Amino acid sequence: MIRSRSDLSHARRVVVKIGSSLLADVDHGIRQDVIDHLVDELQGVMKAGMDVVIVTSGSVALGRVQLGWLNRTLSVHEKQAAAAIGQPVLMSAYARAFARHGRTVAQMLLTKDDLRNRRRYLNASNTSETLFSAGVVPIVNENDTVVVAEIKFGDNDSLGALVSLVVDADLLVMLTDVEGLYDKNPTKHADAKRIGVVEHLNEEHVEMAGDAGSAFGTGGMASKLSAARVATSGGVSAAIISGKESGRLSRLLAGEDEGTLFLCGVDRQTRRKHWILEVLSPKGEIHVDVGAQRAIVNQGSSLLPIGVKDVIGVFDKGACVEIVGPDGVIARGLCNYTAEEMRRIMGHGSGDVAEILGYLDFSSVIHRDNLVLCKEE
Ligand SMILES: Nc1ncnc2c1ncn2[C@@H]1O[C@H](COP(=O)(O)OP(=O)(O)O)[C@@H](O)[C@H]1O
Ligand SMILES: N[C@@H](CCC(=O)OP(=O)(O)O)C(=O)O
Repeated sequence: MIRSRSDLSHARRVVVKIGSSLLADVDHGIRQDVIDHLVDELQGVMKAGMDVVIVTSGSVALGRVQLGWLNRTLSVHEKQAAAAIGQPVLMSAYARAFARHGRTVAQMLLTKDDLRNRRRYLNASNTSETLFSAGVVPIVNENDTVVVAEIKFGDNDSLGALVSLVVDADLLVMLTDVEGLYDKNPTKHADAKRIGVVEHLNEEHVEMAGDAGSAFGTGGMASKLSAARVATSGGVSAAIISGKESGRLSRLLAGEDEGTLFLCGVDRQTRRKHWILEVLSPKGEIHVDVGAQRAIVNQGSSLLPIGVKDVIGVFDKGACVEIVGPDGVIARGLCNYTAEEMRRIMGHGSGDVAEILGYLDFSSVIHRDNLVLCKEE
């Protein structure tokens, strides 16, 4: 958990959100130079062992430049059309930049609705894990052609915050055209002062934040603060730094006084366990044998299908269930399979699951990170 700037060097997974104001130029469109420099820096970060996800804006801005739709307000459908035109331009710029380092990129277009749906959330999470293991960089943007509100309000900051929870990141970094949060809008007030570290994000900070100051920015500082709130309350620290010059991300990750860092009060695991135990209501029961009970209670293991004896109730993938051992309820957890799938795979070895179901989503039934012992807290 990140408690101060010096902890940033221990981050193992970081989501980097890049705003339109950095990526698009009214005269020339995509700023390949900016992307190249950023990618060079990210390559160094990945070489040091960190996983990186990019959340990129810019599709609408690039589409506007391409079509010459610059000096007028666009309708929502025109923005969606612009996004459809700009998105492949963005992706090819990232692909080109990473190819110089021999790295492959992957496009993930998401909507916030996708991430509110537990099954889709898990799918997005598994896809990104698979990409990390293959050394590929996931590049996320909002699926603008199917959403309305987000494209209107320019909400990739909050998409970045949700993505940081989906991929279980330690840190969300929002790169923009200012050096962090200032006590007032720095593009309008020359005497504005940067805030270095925010321990508790509160109304006072929100009052400091104004609108976007650039031609292409949409959310302004206010949307970054609300994203920082989502991330930090989910156990992920957040930072706002300038993406105008390269080297700043590396400085931030080295613990130097760069941008604004928002600390989170509690680590993700504790928050998650509290949520599973106290907030979710169980939708069913999974009865396990004595060996599975011992593995879960004494050895800190995940629950595997081989130890499951019975399944009670009807529940969907990702539902909260009670784990019942020979002596009664021992734990709660989020089940990776539906009740119906569970009945088919219970008692079988993990190696048989793919053959029984025709696919293998997870080798465990409940992963240890999603499992809380009833007497743990
Ligand atoms: N208190 C503040 N501190 C820093 N920037 C602020 C503040 N209030 C408003 N802003 C404006 O927010 C802008 C960044 O938001 P935005 O243009 O939407 O960026 P992006 O495209 O990177 O998401 C800055 O350029 C600045 O004009
Ligand atoms: N999905 C939109 C994001 C718009 C947006 O949030 O912009 P920004 O305020 O620059 O991060 C796009 O790619 O244009």
